[in-house]
Amino acid sequence: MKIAVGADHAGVTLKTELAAYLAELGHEVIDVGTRNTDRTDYPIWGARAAAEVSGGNADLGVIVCGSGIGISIAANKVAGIRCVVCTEPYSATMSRRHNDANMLALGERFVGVDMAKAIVDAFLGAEFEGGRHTDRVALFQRIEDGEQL
Ligand SMILES: O=C[C@H](O)[C@H](O)[C@H](O)COP(=O)(O)O
Repeated sequence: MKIAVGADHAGVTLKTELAAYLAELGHEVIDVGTRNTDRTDYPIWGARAAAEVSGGNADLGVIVCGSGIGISIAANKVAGIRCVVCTEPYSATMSRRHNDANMLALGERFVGVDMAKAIVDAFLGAEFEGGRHTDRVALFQRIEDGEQL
């Protein structure tokens, strides 16, 4: 798979670890930055990684900031993005199975490298179940299109 990764200064160390891990697993990694720990603004990197997914250059995205929260909010502002913050693997699994999440956000200040890898494994290893969940996920698009549900 092609996986976009991005992070701010507070997530760049974990992002670098995960980029290497994803490459080891055989994925093509599209790293949108940042590349150092100089203080920067997480919406930039969330939006850039999300654009790769939204535009079809990447299949999925993994983004990191201090908490995972801010960068996920930014990613979710981009059309077609369903980004989830996870601190343990089961949420990551369910976000794929029921919500067809296409981006995972992690907090470097919240999870260690081994837990982050386990969360990534769960995210990549699960598939959207479709069925009754399909119409619900379609409602996300209608909200994006401005419809009042
Ligand atoms: O949700 C926001 C992220 O956790 C940021 O990584 C965090 O706010 C950055 O904080 P600071 O500028 O204090 O390093």
